[in-house]
Amino acid sequence: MSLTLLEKVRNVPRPTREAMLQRDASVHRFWNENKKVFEEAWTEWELKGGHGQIRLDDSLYAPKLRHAIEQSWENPHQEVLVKDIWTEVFPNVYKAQFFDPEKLYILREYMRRVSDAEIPLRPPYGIVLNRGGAMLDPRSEGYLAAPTFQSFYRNLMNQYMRPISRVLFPDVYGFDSQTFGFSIAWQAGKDTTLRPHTDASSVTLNINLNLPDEKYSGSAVRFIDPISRRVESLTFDPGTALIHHGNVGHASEPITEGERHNFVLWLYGEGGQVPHQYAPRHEHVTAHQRWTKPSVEPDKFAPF
Ligand SMILES: O=C(O)CCC(=O)C(=O)O
Ligand SMILES: [Fe+2]
Repeated sequence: MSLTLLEKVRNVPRPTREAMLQRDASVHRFWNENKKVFEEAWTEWELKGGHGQIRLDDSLYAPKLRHAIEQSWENPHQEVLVKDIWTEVFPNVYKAQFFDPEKLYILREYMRRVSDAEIPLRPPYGIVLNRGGAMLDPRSEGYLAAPTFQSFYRNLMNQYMRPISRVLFPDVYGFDSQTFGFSIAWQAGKDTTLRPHTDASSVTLNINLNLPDEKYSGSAVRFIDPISRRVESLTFDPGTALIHHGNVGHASEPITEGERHNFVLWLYGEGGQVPHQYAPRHEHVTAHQRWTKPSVEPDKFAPF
C-alpha cells in the first residue's frame, strides 16, 4: 500500500532543536527541499477536513474595530473611528480590543488542529526558539500554508494591520509593503522569557489569543522608552493587541504559571527597510492613500 502525502510528511525526520538554534545549513535545506510537499500537505489536510470546516472570517474581530475598519475602507475620511479605538498606554505604544474574546475559541481551536496535523511547521527562532509557535507568512520556511489560514492572514495584514499602522504612525507609510508574522506560546517550565530587544520591523502588532478563562501568571511585556528610558510592564487581556514601532525596546518577563498565546505581526519595506532619520518623508499622504494595498509584490527577505 502506498503512503498518502499526509502520512509521508508526518514521517519525515525533523531537524533537532539544537540544529535549529545553531542555524545549521541542514535546517535551511530541510525546509527548502520540502517546501512544495509541505504546502501540498496543508492543502490536502484542509481538503480532508483537518481544520474541522472552521471558518476564519471577520466575525473574529472585535465588533467596534471591525465596524471602524469597514467604514474607513468605504470612506477613508472616517479613519478617525479607527484611531479613536486605540489608547496610548506607553509612549508610542497603543492598545485596543482586537479580537472578540467570545470568538477567540474558534481561532484557538483552529490552531490546535494545526498542531494536531503533525505536518512539520517551523517554530520561530529569532532570539530564542519558541516550541509552541509557528511561522505564518509565506516568505518563511516551513510556514503554515493551509489555504483557509492564509486567506485569514492576508486579510488581517492588508485590511486591518497596515491601515491601522498608517493611521497611528504616519512615518511607516512607504515602509510597510512587506508582511511577516509568527505565533508564540509562552509556557511555564518550557519557553518562558525573551531578553530585551527591538524588532527589525517598521511596526509590530502583538495580539493576545488567550481565552477569557485561560489564566496565566507573570509574562508581562516590559517596554523601554528609547528617549526617557522609562520602563513599564504591560499585560494583555484576552483578544487585546499592542502596536508599536519596531524600535521601541521590549522584553517578555518570565511566565510562572499557565500559558500565554499570541500572534506577533510585522510590516516593513522592501528588503527589510524601516523608517529612519534620513529616510524620505511622505509628508503629504492623504487618507485615501493610507487606505490602499501597496502594489509592490512580496519580496523574499525574511528577518529570521
Ligand atoms: O512576549 C511577547 O508577547 C513579545 C514577543 C516579542 O517581542 C517577539 O517575539 O519579538
Ligand atoms: Fe519583539
